Amino acid sequence: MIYTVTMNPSLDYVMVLKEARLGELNRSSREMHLSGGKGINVSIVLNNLGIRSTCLGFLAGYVGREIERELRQRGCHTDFIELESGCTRINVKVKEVCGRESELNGNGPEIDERGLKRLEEKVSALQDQDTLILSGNVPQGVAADVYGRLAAAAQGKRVTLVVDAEKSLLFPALPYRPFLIKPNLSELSGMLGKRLKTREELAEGSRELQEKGARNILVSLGRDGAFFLSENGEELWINAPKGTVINTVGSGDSMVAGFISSRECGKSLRECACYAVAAGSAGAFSELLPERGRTEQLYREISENQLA
Ligand SMILES: Nc1ncnc2c1ncn2[C@@H]1O[C@H](COP(=O)(O)OP(=O)(O)OP(=O)(O)O)[C@@H](O)[C@H]1O
Ligand SMILES: O=P(O)(O)OC[C@@]1(O)O[C@H](CO)[C@@H](O)[C@@H]1O
Repeated sequence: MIYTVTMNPSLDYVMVLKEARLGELNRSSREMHLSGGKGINVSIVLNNLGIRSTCLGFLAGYVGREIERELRQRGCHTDFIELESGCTRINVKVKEVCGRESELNGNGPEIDERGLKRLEEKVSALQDQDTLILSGNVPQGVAADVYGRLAAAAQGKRVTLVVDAEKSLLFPALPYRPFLIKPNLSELSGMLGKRLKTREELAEGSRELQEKGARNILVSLGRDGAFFLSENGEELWINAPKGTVINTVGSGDSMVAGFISSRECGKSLRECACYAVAAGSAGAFSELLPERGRTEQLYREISENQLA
């Protein structure tokens, strides 16, 4: 089974505006409520791609209940821990007609040590061949070594570990040799403490992260696609397909889901990386998270160029 962990889920409130102006009354022309948070997005996309997973993490209050209801309605399996106080955050995503996207992400409810222990127990119960995906931010007050703790809880079994998080959360998990990490360019630069300007610098930076413990590294590059460095030392630059961009929120999560779904189907690392880019772009080209049909279509396009 694949388990996604979302420490800090969110209800994404998407507001479509002609133009957003700070300090003024802004009225939207359309709104959407979507269950979100990075791990949850990964589970939703896996579900869209026909792969089962279980959502772990924390939910609280009426927002938490709505997220759980919506996920179950979609057919996603959930095993969240319900917090006794506080409320799961509502993240506001503002989309303007010019294509600019702005995000206002909340801090989220407090998680106490008892809650963290309960999550550790769930992770300790994972079995050989399971996959554990740790994605996204944590609320303030949760120590940055939390992903290290969860990775440690899964140790001793043959669990495939995936971490998609910024430096302070990722680094404590690196000694547990994650199978896959997926930084974007700015996260990768932050991890290495330097700006990466050329392709060679980016590849060199990825190799540095491999020395620190990451096995496979997929660096997402937005409209420029991705760079993939495999555990066998293979390097691959994958161009993103061309298309009309509608919504890039969650495209990084779609990549993680694409990679892992392809691996579940027994594909090579190279094919997984290309499928990841296809899922990321399929997400960017649609209003909602990507569906299987569009992902497969873009994968055929990408693989004609990359895997010939
Ligand atoms: N303009 C675009 N055109 C085509 N594909 C895109 C575009 N923007 C994003 N993508 C696809 O989505 C993938 C992930 O994008 P990006 O690098 O922005 O991830 P991210 O920063 O982790 O995203 P997020 O945090 O919003 O989930 C890219 O590798 C690419 O496949
Ligand atoms: O605050 P975090 O955890 O870094 O990011 C949360 C978030 O922006 O990430 C997802 C898109 O990747 C959204 O569904 C959600 O609102």
